[in-house]
Amino acid sequence: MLEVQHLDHRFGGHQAVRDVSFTVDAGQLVCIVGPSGCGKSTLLRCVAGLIRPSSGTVQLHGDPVTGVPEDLAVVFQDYSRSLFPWLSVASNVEFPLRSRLRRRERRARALEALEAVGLGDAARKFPWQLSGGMQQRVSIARALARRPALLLMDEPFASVDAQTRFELEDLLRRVQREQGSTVLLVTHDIDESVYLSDRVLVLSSSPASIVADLPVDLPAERDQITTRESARFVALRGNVARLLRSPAPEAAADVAEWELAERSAT
Ligand SMILES: Nc1ncnc2c1ncn2[C@@H]1O[C@H](COP(=O)(O)OP(=O)(O)OP(=O)(O)O)[C@@H](O)[C@H]1O
Repeated sequence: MLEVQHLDHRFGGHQAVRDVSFTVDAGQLVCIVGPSGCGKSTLLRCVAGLIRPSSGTVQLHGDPVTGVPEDLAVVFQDYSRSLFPWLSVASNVEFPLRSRLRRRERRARALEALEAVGLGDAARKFPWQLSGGMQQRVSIARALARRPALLLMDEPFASVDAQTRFELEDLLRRVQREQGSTVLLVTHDIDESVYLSDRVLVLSSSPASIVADLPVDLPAERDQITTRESARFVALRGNVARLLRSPAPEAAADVAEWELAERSAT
């Protein structure tokens, strides 16, 4: 569904992204994890068509991305600046659909998306009447209501407390599986990247380049306590942490060796 090839981005003389290539298949949830300031958001913005890469290509369904594609939605970290305070929750969710659907259909789509994120009762409220976690759920509902082919998320749970973060992670996994959505999510949280995803793309420090592309072979049914306690989760988390600490090209080879050693030990 998504193919990124040899993507480079420079801000003036500063190189933010260097020669990044990867693909995402339909129905996958892929996390991009990298050190603070390495260029994660820049990479995501290039994929979203929000900024034009200095070189390289981004293709969605085989078509080059040159502006924000119609069937792509983005959820940002800062929910407080993403929602219109003067519009009701339902109207916020409907807003991106206003040029595409009639009023009745828009409202039905918005209510369905709000139900999916557990906010069916909050449709008539205003964003400022909701908690931070609820506001971020509204942002997710707004993205889902568009039924995007690809959902991009930039640190979507970084501004909420730990308990709410766990709830939102489970909500995302449930909705993603129910709707068969394709998701590319940026995070700096190693545990979150492993817990959420089918694959983790590990980035180097600035300029961002791909250090490893790790499959996450955890069972599809995940639980915040038992999954995080499992030996496989702990091993995967350790591998990602090692890659982030020593982002030399040989680190990926090291991980292949660690994986082999772990498997032969079990
Ligand atoms: N519009 C811009 N103009 C100039 N430099 C920029 C711009 N946006 C980002 N940068 C620089 O590019 C580099 C990568 O920034 P980016 O925001 O992509 O990193 P990040 O990994 O998402 O950071 P964080 O983990 O802090 O969210 C940084 O050095 C940043 O200062």
